Amino acid sequence: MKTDQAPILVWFRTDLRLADNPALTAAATATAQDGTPVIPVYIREEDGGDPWLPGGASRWWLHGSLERLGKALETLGSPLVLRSGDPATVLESLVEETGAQAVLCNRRAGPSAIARDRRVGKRLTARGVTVHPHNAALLYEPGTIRTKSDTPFRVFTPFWKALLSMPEPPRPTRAPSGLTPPAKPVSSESLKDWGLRPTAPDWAGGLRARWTPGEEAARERLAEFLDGPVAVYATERDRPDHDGTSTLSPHLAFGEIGPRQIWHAARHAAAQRHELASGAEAFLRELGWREFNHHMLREEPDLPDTPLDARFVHFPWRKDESALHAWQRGRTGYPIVDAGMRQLWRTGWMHNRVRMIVGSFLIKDLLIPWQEGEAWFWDTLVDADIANNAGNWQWVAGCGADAAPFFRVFNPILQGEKFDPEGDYVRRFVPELAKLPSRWIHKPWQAPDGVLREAGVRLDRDYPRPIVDHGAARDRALAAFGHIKTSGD
Ligand SMILES: Cc1cc2nc3c(=O)[nH]c(=O)nc-3n(C[C@H](O)[C@H](O)[C@H](O)COP(=O)(O)OP(=O)(O)OC[C@H]3O[C@@H](n4cnc5c(N)ncnc54)[C@H](O)[C@@H]3O)c2cc1C
Repeated sequence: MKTDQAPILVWFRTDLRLADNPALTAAATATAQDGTPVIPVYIREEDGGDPWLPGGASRWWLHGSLERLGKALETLGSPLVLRSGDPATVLESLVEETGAQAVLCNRRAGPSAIARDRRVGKRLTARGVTVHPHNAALLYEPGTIRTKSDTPFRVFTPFWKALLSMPEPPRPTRAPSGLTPPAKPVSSESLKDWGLRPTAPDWAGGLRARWTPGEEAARERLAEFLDGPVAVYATERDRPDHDGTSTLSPHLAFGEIGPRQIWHAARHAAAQRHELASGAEAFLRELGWREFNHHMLREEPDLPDTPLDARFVHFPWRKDESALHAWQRGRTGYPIVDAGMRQLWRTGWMHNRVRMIVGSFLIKDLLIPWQEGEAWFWDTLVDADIANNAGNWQWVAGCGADAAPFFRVFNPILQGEKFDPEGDYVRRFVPELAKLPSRWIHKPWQAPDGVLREAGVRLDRDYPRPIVDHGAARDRALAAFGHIKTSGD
């Protein structure tokens, strides 16, 4: 095998897997054909003014994901090279050091990532190096699903119908069986030195207890979910007390599994066992929302910062640090909101129904800008995803594409009673209310004194009273909305 050939750099980003990784597959094909060496690289981007660098929980996940990817690549024969800095500069110096002829990568979502890719492309092409980005993160490339009048979809259902009428997404490719390493080893930084995991204080105990990052864990979780739980997904997905969803979102956010793998595996499972079919379709429809948000972000690069509905630019938001803090810490006095925010803080994840409830509470009951919620989620979610986070926050606020109308204000008591009827979810994350009977668990301040005493709940001392009265807050939100409606029209 010749190893004096110019190597290919495979630049990993949010595609931390070996299977169904088009950039890696292309490089592995070259290895298999003529022994071209392959150098896998991950670049830690330090700053560069990008407001959407990974938050705390994502950094924790990234460490585990890179650790596992590193081991897997080592087994294939070509170790992962870790470097820090501006990607264009780092890749230029790697080209210089190794004589690489090409850089292969998979596209990343987000306006700063796209701008960065353009810069990298320009600088490397000027040196005669080929740069080839692929699609690993989506079922279809953004821009390929459009309305009949060739405009982007703004409403989900027709987008989903159009997606379903496309040719099936390509079948996922297998992980390569081996890679040729470069003739001379390439120096790498040490993952341990990157400080991605917290030490003092070490706040990640709950994350460690809950999650196993990496491609293998993602594959196992998908298999487990499709082996049974998916059957009741359509009816259970809104129940935070039942853990009825796939919890694949962090694996998807880091690209440890790709949507095409999920798509084909779910369709295959449904074809084998008909009782899974309706659950599998409902599950894929949610993956369709992910696709919708990502396609929209490509068309609307300001989505993470600016409301799509321009009237909301002048919305009379409130600045209230103490209410924001109570929301972040799960001390609002509304048990379903507090359970969700504490689930997020403890495990880096929150059930989708509860994300909608806490989002509505922040935006409508507290009148705090959705961007504050988006930023907090960005820092604390292990599945933080720029398109899904921005798209969903705008959706909850009523200013995004196909959004819930602003005047639909979730009542946190009724939502709790409907989706956590026995209060089991609240009991899990708000232990100071654990002994309250279900009848009062979503409204402890209305419980008779004797009930509270028996349950050992001292309001104000163990658990706060509501920081706002929902009825009054709802009226205030509608008045604020009425104001922009009239002033913006
Ligand atoms: C305010 C708010 C912020 C959110 N921020 C994020 C985020 O940063 N990252 C993120 O991945 N999701 C986000 N979501 C969407 C959703 O809550 C999560 O994707 C879902 O809870 C993940 O759990 P799961 O993997 O068990 O989902 P499942 O129900 O098993 O769904 C499978 C997959 O479909 C996708 N999906 C499911 N629901 C949605 C949705 N509403 N929008 C887009 N894609 C969806 C996800 O990739 C998910 O992993 C947010 C939702 C809200 C209301």
